[in-house]
Amino acid sequence: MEAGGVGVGLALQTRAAGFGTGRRRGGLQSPIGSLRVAEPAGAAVAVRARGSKPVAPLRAKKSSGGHENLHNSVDEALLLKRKSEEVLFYLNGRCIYLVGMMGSGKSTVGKIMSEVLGYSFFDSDKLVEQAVGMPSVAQIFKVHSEAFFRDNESSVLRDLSSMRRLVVATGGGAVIRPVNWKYMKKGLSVWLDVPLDALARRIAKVGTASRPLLDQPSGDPYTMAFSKLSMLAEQRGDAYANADVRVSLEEIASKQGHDDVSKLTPTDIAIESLHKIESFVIEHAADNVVGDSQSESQVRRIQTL
Ligand SMILES: Nc1ncnc2c1ncn2[C@@H]1O[C@H](COP(=O)(O)OP(=O)(O)O)[C@@H](O)[C@H]1O
Ligand SMILES: O=C(O)C1=C[C@@H](OP(=O)(O)O)[C@@H](O)[C@H](O)C1
Ligand SMILES: [Mg+2]
Repeated sequence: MEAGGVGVGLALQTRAAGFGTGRRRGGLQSPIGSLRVAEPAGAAVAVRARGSKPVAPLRAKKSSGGHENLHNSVDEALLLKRKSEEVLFYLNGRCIYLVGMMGSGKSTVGKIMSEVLGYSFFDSDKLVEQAVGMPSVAQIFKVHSEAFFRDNESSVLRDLSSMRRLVVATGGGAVIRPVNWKYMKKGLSVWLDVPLDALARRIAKVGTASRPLLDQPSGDPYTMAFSKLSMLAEQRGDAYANADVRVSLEEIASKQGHDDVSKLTPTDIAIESLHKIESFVIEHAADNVVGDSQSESQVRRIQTL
């Protein structure tokens, strides 16, 4: 347990239960209480677990007509599927951790990646809520404190770090504790790097009620979100850059000829993430042989930053 943590108590029956290795219909039963995890979709991107929320729909790049949109969506789905098959080979069961600022799309993109890879999906915020027995992160901050939330977040990440074949959407602040990197370095970490103005637009659209660090009683939602996010980004400095892979939405947009990252779909971002993961794993293939000692040396490097 982390110092001051309450002990999340995720039952680590993973290996004994064969968790994360089988493909049962109707979704895998998580070892964590009654949490249902997304069913691996295998061939179809649009397929989703029973009872789960749909992932963001596949949208066409440049909408010009019904048939073209459909073709673009199919192309995107096929590209995503093909890329995921290639990446699976190299991943060899390693987990993927998505990091990034609030609103960067970790939960949205993470679900798509997990479905197409046939991995299970976990959102660390949801696991903390479940462990603490409260319905929202906002309430945990209010009734307890941010420190209490952070202790539980670390406990959740520690427990997940012994599992395989997971995509984990972390909370935006998980990167600030070096110990969390020790856990995340057991798998591959992906930083979704999204410009602050795009983050603020997304947050202003959905509201700040679920994100206590951005919640403001008054003021223009976009301006307030932008100013808070800028402050947090400054405080967090280079913490996100510890990730193995950086997925820059500005770079994807520029490659696709868009002048604005808001044109990028979650699927575009999932495809680019898989592409970057593949390049990283191929480039570090020799390191993987050393496995844990490699992770430890990376963590030591982070701790000395
Ligand atoms: N590529 C995207 N384009 C537009 N909106 C997006 C995109 N990705 C995510 N969103 C929206 O932004 C909001 C934040 O996304 P979410 O996945 O919850 O981010 P995070 O988990 O990083 O905080 C959600 O309302 C989501 O629907
Ligand atoms: O950046 C942060 O410190 C936080 C991000 C949130 O998760 P998302 O990044 O999924 O919004 C959640 O963990 C909490 O509100 C704190
Ligand atoms: Mg999230």
